[in-house]
Amino acid sequence: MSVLDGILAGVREDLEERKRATPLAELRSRVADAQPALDPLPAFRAPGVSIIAEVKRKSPSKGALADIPDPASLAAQYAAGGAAAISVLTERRRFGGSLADLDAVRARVDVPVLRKDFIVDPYQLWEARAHGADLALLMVVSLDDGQLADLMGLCKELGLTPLVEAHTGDEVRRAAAAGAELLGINARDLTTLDVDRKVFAELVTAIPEGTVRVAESGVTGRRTSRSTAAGEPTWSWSARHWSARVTRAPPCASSSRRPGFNGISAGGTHATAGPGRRTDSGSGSRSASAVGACGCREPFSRGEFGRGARPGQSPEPADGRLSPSPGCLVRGPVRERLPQGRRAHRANGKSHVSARRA
Ligand SMILES: O=C(O)c1ccccc1NCC(=O)[C@H](O)[C@H](O)COP(=O)(O)O
Repeated sequence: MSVLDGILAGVREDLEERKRATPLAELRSRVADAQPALDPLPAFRAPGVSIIAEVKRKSPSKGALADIPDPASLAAQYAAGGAAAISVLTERRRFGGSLADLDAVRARVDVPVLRKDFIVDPYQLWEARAHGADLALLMVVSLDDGQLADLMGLCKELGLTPLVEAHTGDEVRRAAAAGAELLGINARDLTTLDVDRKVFAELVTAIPEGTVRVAESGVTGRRTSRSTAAGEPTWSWSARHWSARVTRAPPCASSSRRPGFNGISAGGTHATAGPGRRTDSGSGSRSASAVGACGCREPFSRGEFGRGARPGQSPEPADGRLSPSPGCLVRGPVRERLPQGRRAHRANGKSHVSARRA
């Protein structure tokens, strides 16, 4: 039995239990009363790179990542840091997640929220919507074409945006044939858990024009985000859009396990849609002091870095002075550690670093 088979077996068992506890009719009535789902695509399609930041306690590949006693607060930090969407792992056995995490995050942030789980049954999409998700992950590897079409149809009916995940050329073709508008390439082989970041570069050209592309797994910060994107030979940043789901940050120097950034870097302007929901533009000029996503008590400025960064327009000087400090790599799509005496600011839509005024 592969790792994925094992995960799916547990997911199906848990699902049967939840179905017994909460009949579909109840979910349907909750969905009827729910706020309409947010559309994440406008923000993902904005120029530059967008970040999907992830709430993930543990994983089969890496074991324990972070306790995350307050997922809503972590999600709020991600959002303040410029994440275009928040991914919440809801799988219980291997990832330590729950629908309660989804509820908590939904209640706190106004950016779109992704239910990250192993979705094999329409019931899970009803659950996702009933608990406030705007997106749901559909993994091609665990669905046949009929199931994929049915689940995508239900997503449409519910207003959910499916993030359709592929790992091979054949899966990319199946995802595209199913009409995926948001297509993820997972660099992790789910049968072995090995991550090969070249997979994104190899497969991204098979994704049809106009599709929003998501690089998943093994993206640990701005540097890997850029190099992942740079591996794609025909990349056009102005016309195409890339998102990179990142996992946790490496442990911070001052602590062992920390919640990290699962990211996709932020494109210029964030726009969310939906009646009664806030539209958030995060101009980059507003500053918010907060605990970084890695848990370091380092203030960061909203959107100073990572927003609108694209090849050829990098806020990072060529000499790499802004490269993250080794022990504390990722603080979200936000300012990374600056050298002493330097400050970051934005002007004319670009990030700059200059000497700090005395
Ligand atoms: O993260 C895992 O170990 C994993 C194992 C089996 C199925 C899925 C898994 N991860 C979930 C994902 O969707 C991501 O790609 C992930 O959260 C990012 O992972 P990484 O950057 O490698 O930590």
